[in-house]
Amino acid sequence: MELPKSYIRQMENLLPDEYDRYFSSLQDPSYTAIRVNTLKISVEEFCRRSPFALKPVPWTADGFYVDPDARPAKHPYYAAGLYYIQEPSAMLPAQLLPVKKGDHVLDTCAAPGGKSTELACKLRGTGLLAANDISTSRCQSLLKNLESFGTRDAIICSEDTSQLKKRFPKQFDAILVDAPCSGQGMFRKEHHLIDSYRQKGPAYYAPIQKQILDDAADMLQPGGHLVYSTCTFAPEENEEVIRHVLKTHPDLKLLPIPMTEGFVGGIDMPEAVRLYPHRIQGEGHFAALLQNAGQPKSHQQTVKSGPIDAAAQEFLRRVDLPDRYFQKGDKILWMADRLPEQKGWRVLRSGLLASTIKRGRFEPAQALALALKPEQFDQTVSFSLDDERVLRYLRGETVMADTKQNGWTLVCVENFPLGFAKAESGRLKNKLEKSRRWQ
Ligand SMILES: C[S@@+](CC[C@H](N)C(=O)[O-])C[C@H]1O[C@@H](n2cnc3c(N)ncnc32)[C@H](O)[C@@H]1O
Repeated sequence: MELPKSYIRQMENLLPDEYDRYFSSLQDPSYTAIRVNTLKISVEEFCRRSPFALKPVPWTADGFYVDPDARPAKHPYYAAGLYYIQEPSAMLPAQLLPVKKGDHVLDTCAAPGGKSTELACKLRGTGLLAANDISTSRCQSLLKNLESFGTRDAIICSEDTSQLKKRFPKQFDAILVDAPCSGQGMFRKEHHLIDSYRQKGPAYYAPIQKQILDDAADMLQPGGHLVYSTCTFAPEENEEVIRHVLKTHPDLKLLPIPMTEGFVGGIDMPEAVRLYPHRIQGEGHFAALLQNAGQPKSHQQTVKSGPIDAAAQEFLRRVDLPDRYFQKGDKILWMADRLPEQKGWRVLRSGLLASTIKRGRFEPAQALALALKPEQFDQTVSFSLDDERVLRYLRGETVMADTKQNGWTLVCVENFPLGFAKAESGRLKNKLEKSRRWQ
C-alpha cells in the first residue's frame, strides 16, 4: 500500500513519538465486530445464544469482536436481524449521543445505517428517527438495514442537509453528524480509499463538513445534543470543524467525552476524542459531543390512520399492532406516532411498510415480518437453529411444516422471525423477499 506523502507528513506531525507504531499498525489485519440489536434480543440473551466466541468492544455495551472466519453475515441470526456487522471504532459515535425515549433524533449522513440502527435501539420504538443521506442509492442499504432491525418509527429521506434545515429548524433533540470525510482511518481496511484520497483529501472535505455541521446545528432544539464524527485524523476535518461551528453557533458548548483506555483527547481540544489503530482494536475515529443552550420544548403527537384496501385489512387483523395503518398508493404503512408534513422532500419510507398491493394482489411486506415478535402474528412456525429447513427457507425453497390453517405464516428461527410463507396442505410456499435470499 503506497501512502500519499502529504498524509504521511501529517501523521508524523500529529504523532511525533508514535508514528512508527501507527504506520506499522496499518500492516495488521483489521477487526471484525458485531453489534447486538437490542430491539430484538438483550445483550445477555445474545451472549448465551451466540454461535460465535465474543470479546467485548470496550467502549460500548452491545459490541463484540468476532473471529472473521466465523463469517457472521452467513448466519441465520443475521438474516433475522439480531446484529449488525460494524467496524468497532464506528460503534462509538451513536453510543455517545444522549437519546431519551420519545426523542426526535436526526442522523444527517446515515447510509448505510450502522449508526442509525444503534440510534433506533436507543429510541426503543418510541419518538422518531429521521435517517437521511444525500445519496439515494446508498439509502437503499440504509432502508434494508433499518428494516432488518425491525425499526418502525423512522423516516428515511434523501436530502442535502441545506434543504433539510429549511423544513426542520430547531426540531431535533439529538443529532448525529457522521460526516463524509477523507477516510484516513479506513486505509487499512479499504485500500481503494487511498486513491480517492489523492483526488479528494482534507481540503476538499473540510468545507463540506462545516456546511453540514452548520446545517445540523440549525436543526438542534434548545438543550439538544449533537455528536460530530469522522473516520479520519486530519485536524482540518475534525477539531477545526468543531471550532468553526462553535463560532457560528455561540449557543453550542463542547461536553467532555468519557475516556476509555487507548483513547486520546482532541488536538488542543481535550473534550473530544481520537481513536487510533495502534492504540485501540479498531480502525480509528474522531468524535466530539456538543450541547445547545436552553430548555427543550416537548413534541406534539399526531397519530395518523386512514382507510386501507379490504384484503390488506383482513390480513392485518391477524397482526397484533395498534391500528395505525394508512394507505399511500400501493403501500400500506404502519405510521409512526409523530410525523412531520412530507410534501416537497424526498422521503423513501415513512414508518413501517406493512404490505403492498400490486395489480390487485396483496402481499405482506418483509419489513413487517422483521418488525414482529412471533406472538404478534396468529400463525407462526419456528425452526430450531440446526433444522435444515432454516437454510432451505433462506435459500428461497418450499419447505414442509404442519400449520393449523392454510395461508400466511410467519417463519422463524428459534422464535426470531425471518419472513413470511404461504401454507398449503403442509407445504410452506416461500415468500422471503428475493433480495434477502441466500445463494
Ligand atoms: C461516513 S458516511 C456515513 C456512514 C453512516 N453514518 C454509517 O454509520 O453507516 C458519510 C455519508 O454522508 C453522505 N453525505 C455526503 N454529503 C452529504 C450531505 N450534504 N447531506 C447529507 N448526506 C451527505 C454520504 O452519501 C455518505 O453516505
